[in-house]
Amino acid sequence: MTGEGATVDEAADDYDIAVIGAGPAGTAAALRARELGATVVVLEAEHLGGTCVNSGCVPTRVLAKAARLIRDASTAHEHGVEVSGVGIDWPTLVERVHGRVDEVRAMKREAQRFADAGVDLIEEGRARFEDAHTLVLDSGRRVRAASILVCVGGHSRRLPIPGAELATMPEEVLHLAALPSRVAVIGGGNTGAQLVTVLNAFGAEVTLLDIAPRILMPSDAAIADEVSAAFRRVGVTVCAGIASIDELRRVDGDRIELRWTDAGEAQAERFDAVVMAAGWPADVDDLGLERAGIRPERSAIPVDEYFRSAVPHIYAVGDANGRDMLVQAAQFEGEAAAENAVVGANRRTSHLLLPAGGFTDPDYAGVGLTEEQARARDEQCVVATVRYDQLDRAVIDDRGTGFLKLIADRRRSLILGAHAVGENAVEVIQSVTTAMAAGIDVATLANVRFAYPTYTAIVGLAARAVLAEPTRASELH
Ligand SMILES: Cc1cc2nc3c(=O)[nH]c(=O)nc-3n(C[C@H](O)[C@H](O)[C@H](O)COP(=O)(O)OP(=O)(O)OC[C@H]3O[C@@H](n4cnc5c(N)ncnc54)[C@H](O)[C@@H]3O)c2cc1C
Ligand SMILES: NC(=O)c1ccc[n+]([C@@H]2O[C@H](COP(=O)([O-])OP(=O)(O)OC[C@H]3O[C@@H](n4cnc5c(N)ncnc54)[C@H](O)[C@@H]3O)[C@@H](O)[C@H]2O)c1
Repeated sequence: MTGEGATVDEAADDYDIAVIGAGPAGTAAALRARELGATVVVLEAEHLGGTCVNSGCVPTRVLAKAARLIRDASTAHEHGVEVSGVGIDWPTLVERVHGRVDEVRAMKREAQRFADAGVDLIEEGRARFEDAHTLVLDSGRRVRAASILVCVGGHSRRLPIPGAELATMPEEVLHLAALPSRVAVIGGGNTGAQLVTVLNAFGAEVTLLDIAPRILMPSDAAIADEVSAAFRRVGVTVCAGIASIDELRRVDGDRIELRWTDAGEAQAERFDAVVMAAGWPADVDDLGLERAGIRPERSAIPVDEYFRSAVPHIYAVGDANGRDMLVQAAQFEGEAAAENAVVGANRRTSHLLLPAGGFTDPDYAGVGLTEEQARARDEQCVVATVRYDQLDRAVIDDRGTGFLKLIADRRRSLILGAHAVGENAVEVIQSVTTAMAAGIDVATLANVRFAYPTYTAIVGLAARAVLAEPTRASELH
């Protein structure tokens, strides 16, 4: 089967490597494969740069910046700075988001980098498998390759419930004609949590609903607790552990009634908008995977540790394999899969050292094992937490909410994980990641000099706190 309206041409372009998708995964994979001497083609259906630049990280980060400006402008008088008329000019902000996206796209210059490297780029619609070595584009053009790297990313999930079409998907928030006064956000993952901060800062009354027992489930439990508490302090209603979202109905002309079940009780409330951030399945439904002999599982392509699918010359990288759906994972996986495909390497990537975080207020971030995971491996791992209100810089800036938790093995030789909530938490966690990557022990980290007064200095405080934890008898043997 080919795309709608396609005319099938039996001739095909032949390559060593075909990469489907030019997001972070596909771009990194294609450039690395070419660097290793392969002939490479990239097939992109929409925008170069993928989700991250066009509808994910970059637009979200612009909104997060505006949310911070609102917060800072609203509290400026506490610093003796007079600011009046603080508010959001929504059309101007939307225009700014598009402008920043364009700037980042122009800076990334994927098309030019592909051309300079000698990677062919074909933008003739979606690619679909015809067989395990052949792809057909919407245009009808065929591409054959010895190895195929599937880097198709994912899309936001519309829940299969009545009225779901009334929901605003995260990438559609920018299409709202005006900011909603009352909004429900379904899903407290990274996307939903960030949108809660943004919409709250922009003046909306926000209700956050999640079927998971807590928001930000993959993060350390302390992060979820701290961010939930921060949300509640600014008036957000946080309802985690609900039984189900049941229905959306149009009422009062342009409002939406959202129905859900919580603790056996039916609930219904009216909102101006309902944002659905309830998951991110890979874009695998329309790929013709069955013709290549691949069966998706849980809306993603299952792969082994070398990113090989069940068909060894077909790899799945980035959001397409449903593992760590982050830019920093996609890029490393792309490079590793390219090396494995081109030179038969057996490269893996360490997912333990994958820092990640979100731009809520306050920020949160983590790397490595959560406390729960570390304790499951060794109950006697050493855990210490330093609160932001013990950090000079945070007190100076009046940003005393939050903490850094450091987890080390029982001998304090290895840092197993770090988790933070607070101003600049993502950058703080990045410093710990560098230390973990260098394999330094806690005593060495405690001796690192941190510039004063910085947020990163909390890393030194936490390292010293880990060293100060009482030694258990079992550690002495
Ligand atoms: C709102 C939001 C905010 C985010 N913020 C962050 C963040 O701050 N930090 C972070 O690390 N991650 C963030 N992410 C996640 C990040 O965007 C993804 O993990 C990353 O983009 C995955 O890269 P990828 O290359 O696998 O897929 P994508 O970036 O989705 O790229 C896939 C590409 O494949 C193309 N494609 C799909 N199907 C076909 C086909 N059949 N034929 C041809 N082309 C096709 C698509 O058009 C797309 O260009 C965010 C995600 C969202 C939704
Ligand atoms: N800052 C970042 O790094 C960043 C930002 C956004 C997204 N991302 C990545 O993109 C991917 C997608 O993130 P996401 O937040 O869109 O999806 P997600 O799958 O991570 O989170 C979805 C949330 O929706 C909840 N949910 C699912 N079904 C529900 C239902 N029926 N009713 C109520 N709640 C329901 C889940 O429990 C979960 O908390 C993730 O891997 C994420 O890490 C990263």
